[in-house]
Amino acid sequence: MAKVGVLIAAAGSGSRMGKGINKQFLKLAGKEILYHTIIPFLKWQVATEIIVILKPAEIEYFKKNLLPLFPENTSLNLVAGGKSRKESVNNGLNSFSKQINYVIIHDGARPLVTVELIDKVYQAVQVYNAVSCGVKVKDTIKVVNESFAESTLERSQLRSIQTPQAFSLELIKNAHSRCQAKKALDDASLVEKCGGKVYIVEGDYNNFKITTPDDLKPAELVLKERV
Ligand SMILES: Nc1ccn([C@@H]2O[C@H](COP(=O)(O)OP(=O)(O)OP(=O)(O)O)[C@@H](O)[C@H]2O)c(=O)n1
Ligand SMILES: C[C@](O)(CO)[C@H](O)COP(=O)(O)O
Repeated sequence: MAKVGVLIAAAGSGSRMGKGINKQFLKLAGKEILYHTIIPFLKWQVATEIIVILKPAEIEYFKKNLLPLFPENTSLNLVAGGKSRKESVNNGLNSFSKQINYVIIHDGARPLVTVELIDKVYQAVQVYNAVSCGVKVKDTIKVVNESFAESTLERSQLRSIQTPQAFSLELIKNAHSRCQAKKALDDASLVEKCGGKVYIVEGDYNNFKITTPDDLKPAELVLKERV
């Protein structure tokens, strides 16, 4: 039976949120964003290791304020992140035990992920080895240059990419070590750069990333609807 690990990247700084603290420690419906993000992975009950990547200075804060909120038998491995998302994820990948076959990587800033979406990505990775979820783009997307439209992209080919993304652990570790691009936005793009194929499953429009203050109210609404 395959063994799966979960890696939650939460060592960012939330500069676009502009609240002066790591956005994942802001509260939604009374609890920290990062708490909401972790809960569906615990409910899923398939992962044998869960790693949470944190800024070194926030590990104590997490232990004191978030850890007590989880069920008593919860086991989370807290690992220090790096300057970029890629560095943070790489630190986590190197912390899994040798038994892990597949890893699911998720942004700490996407608290609206569901058990169903996690499982969909996991089922697909066992077939395709590299999987991302993404949603169809609803707007018309143009390339703009100095405020003038340059071209219009073919919408049917576009997907707005989300996490969770899932990979065979060996494949993603290899992609991380071969591809040194510091600006890699997601892990799937590292696999693409190495010539690998990433299968895209249908994501969930509600699984948006908390990035700017505008995202807080809609996220709270979704959470409250789910209770
Ligand atoms: N050095 C970093 C940078 C980002 N992340 C994580 O990667 C996810 C996606 O990144 P993003 O939304 O860009 O988060 P921030 O980097 O925190 O935001 P910003 O770019 O606005 O500063 C977040 O969950 C963030 O915590 C991380 O673990 N380590
Ligand atoms: C990985 C990601 O969530 C895919 O949408 C995203 O690329 C990471 O965040 P950023 O806002 O692009 O830095």
